[in-house]
Amino acid sequence: MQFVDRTGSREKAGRQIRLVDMARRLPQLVRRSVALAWIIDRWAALGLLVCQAVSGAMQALGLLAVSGTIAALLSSGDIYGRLLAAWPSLVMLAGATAARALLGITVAWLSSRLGPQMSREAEQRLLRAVTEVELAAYDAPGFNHRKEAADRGAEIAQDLVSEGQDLIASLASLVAGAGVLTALHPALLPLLALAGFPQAVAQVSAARVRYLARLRSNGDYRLLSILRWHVGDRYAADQIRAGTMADFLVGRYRHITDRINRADRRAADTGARMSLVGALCGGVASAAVWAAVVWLLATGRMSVGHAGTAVFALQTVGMALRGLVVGGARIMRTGLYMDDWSEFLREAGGYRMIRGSLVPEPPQEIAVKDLVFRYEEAKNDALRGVSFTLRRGEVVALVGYNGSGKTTLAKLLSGLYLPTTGSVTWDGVPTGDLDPYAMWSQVALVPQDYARWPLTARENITLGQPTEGGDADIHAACAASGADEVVTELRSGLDTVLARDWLGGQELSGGQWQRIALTRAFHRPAGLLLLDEPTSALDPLGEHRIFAGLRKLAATRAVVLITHRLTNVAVADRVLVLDKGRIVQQGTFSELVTQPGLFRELWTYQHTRETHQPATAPSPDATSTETQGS
Ligand SMILES: Nc1ncnc2c1ncn2[C@@H]1O[C@H](COP(=O)(O)OP(=O)(O)OP(=O)(O)O)[C@@H](O)[C@H]1O
Repeated sequence: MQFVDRTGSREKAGRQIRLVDMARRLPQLVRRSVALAWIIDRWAALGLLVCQAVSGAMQALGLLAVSGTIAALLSSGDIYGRLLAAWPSLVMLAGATAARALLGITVAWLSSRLGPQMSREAEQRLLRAVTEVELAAYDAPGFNHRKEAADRGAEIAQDLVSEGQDLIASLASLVAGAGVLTALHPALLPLLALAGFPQAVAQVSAARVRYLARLRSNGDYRLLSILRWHVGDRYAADQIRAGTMADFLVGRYRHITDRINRADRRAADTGARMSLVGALCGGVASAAVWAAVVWLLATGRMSVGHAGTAVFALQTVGMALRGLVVGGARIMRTGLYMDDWSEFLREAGGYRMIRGSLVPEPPQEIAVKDLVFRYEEAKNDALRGVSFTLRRGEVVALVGYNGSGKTTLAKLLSGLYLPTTGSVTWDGVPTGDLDPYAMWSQVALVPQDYARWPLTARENITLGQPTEGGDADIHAACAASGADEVVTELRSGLDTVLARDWLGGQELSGGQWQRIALTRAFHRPAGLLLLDEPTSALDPLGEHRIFAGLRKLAATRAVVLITHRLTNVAVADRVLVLDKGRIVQQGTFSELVTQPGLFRELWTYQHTRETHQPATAPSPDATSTETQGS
C-alpha cells in the first residue's frame, strides 16, 4: 500500500534546493515570514525587526570594543595606565554584551508569542479554503495529497518566525563582523567567504536530501495517520476486537514505519557524508585563513591589537556564515512546505468552486436533461442519459441495485456535483449558475452516513442555524421524525452534548442518531428534501411514522426518496428505477409492480422473501390499492 504523488511537481521543487536558488529565494521567504507576522501582530513583528537590527549594531560595537581593549592592553606604558586606557572599551563591551543578551530574550519572547499564532492562522485559512472546494475534489487522489501537504505547511508555519529571526540575526552578525574585518584588512573577508563555501554547499545538499526523503515518505506518513485513526477511534474498536484484527493492523503499521525508517536512515547517512566532506574542505580552507592572519602579523602588515580583533571578528563572521547557511537551508525547506500551503489557498487544490451568483427561490421544478456524470478518474459513467422532472409537492423515489447511481443522482439534483454533460436546472437555471450556498440553503439532506456532530442536540438539529421559531420549530421537527422520544430521555434535553467523551455528554444508539439526522432535515426550511435510506436504522414504528408523515412534508417541498425497502416507495408519486446509471423504468408503484421489468423482479424477490418470514408484508395488490387510494 502506497500513496503516490503522480504530478511529481513537489519533487521537482525539492530538487531545486541549491545554493544559488537559496540565495535567490531567501529574501522572498524572509519577506513572507515578516508579512504573515505583520498581519497577525504587527507590533510583535516590528519589535522583532528592531531587536535584530539593534542586536547587529551591538555586535559591531562589541567587536570595536574588543579591538579598543586589546589595543589599549598591548600599548606601551605601565599596567595601571593600560588598564585605565582599556576601561572605556571594557565598559562598552560589557554594555553591548548585556544589551545583546536582553535583546535575545526579547526576541525569544516575541517569537514564542507569534509562532503558534501563525500556525493557527494558517490552519484557519486552510480550513476556509477546504470548505470552498467542489465536492468532486474529494474523489481525486491528487487533491487529498495536496491538502495533506498544505496541512503540513500550516503546521510548520510557526517555524518560519524562528527561522526568519535566526536568519536576520545571522545576517546582522555577518554585516557587523564583515564591516570590522574589512576595516582590519580587505583580504580577510573574501578569504573567509571562500572558506565557508564548501560547508555551505554541503549543508544545503544535506537539507535537500532530507526534504526529498520526507517528501517521498509523505504518502507513508498519510497511511500511518489513517491507520492510527482507524485503530485508535472508538467507532471500530469493537470490530477490531471481535475480528481479532489488532495484530494485522499493528503489523501493517510496523511495516510502513520500517519503510519510513529505512528512508530516514538513508537520508541521514547521505546527509552526514555530505557534511563530513564539507567540514573537511572547510577545515582546510579555514586553516588557510588563519595562516593568512599569522602571515599578516609576521610581516608587520597588521598590528597585534588588530590581529586580536581579527580573531574575534573571524569567529563572529564564521558563525554568522554557518548560521546563514544552516538557517537558510532550514527556511528553504519550510518555505517549500509553505509553498504547498499558499498554492493550496490560491487554487484550493485545483478545485475552487467557480459558480454563478444567482440566488434561487425554493424550486418549483427541478429538470434533469440528458444527464451524464463520471467521477474523477473513473473508467465508466456513474449516470448516463438521465432525464426527468421533479416538481414541488411531489415525492419521487429512486430504486435500483447497489451502485446503480441513486446517491449520485441525488447529489446532482442538489448541486453538490455538477453534470459532466447534460443539465440539471432549478426553475430553468443550471445548478452551476446558482450561488452554491444560497442553493444549499434550499436543500435538506439525510445521507446514508450522516454526521454525528459532537455538539448539543439543539445544534445537531439546527446545524448552528436556528430558525425564527426557535425551540418551537425544533420540537415540531422532533415530533415529525420521532426524535421527541430521544430528546425527552436526554439528561439536559436539547442542551445535552451528543458525545459521551464530553463532560455531561450522552451517546445515542444508531437509530436514535438517525432520528436526529431526520430532524435536521425536517427542521430546515428548504425546498428540496433528499432522503437516502432514511429509515435503515429505525424500528418498524419509527419507520411507519416517517412514511406516514412524508406526504405532509412534501406539500411545500420536492422530495426525493432513495430506499431498498420497496414497500416504502408506495408513498411516492413516481418511482424511477435505475440500472447501471440509466433510468430503465418509471411509473407509479402500482404500475411498476404489475409490469414486467426490473422493479417487479426486485419486488417479487423481496416480497417472496418477506412473506416467508414469520411476519407477513403487505401484498402488492394491497399496497397498490392503498397507493391508488392515497
Ligand atoms: N466518490 C466516488 N468516486 C468514484 N466512483 C464512485 C464514487 N461514489 C460512487 N462511485 C461509483 O458510482 C456508481 C454509483 O454509485 P452510487 O453511490 O450513486 O450508487 P447507489 O445506487 O446509491 O448505491 P447504493 O444502493 O449502494 O447506495 C458506483 O459504480 C460507484 O462505484
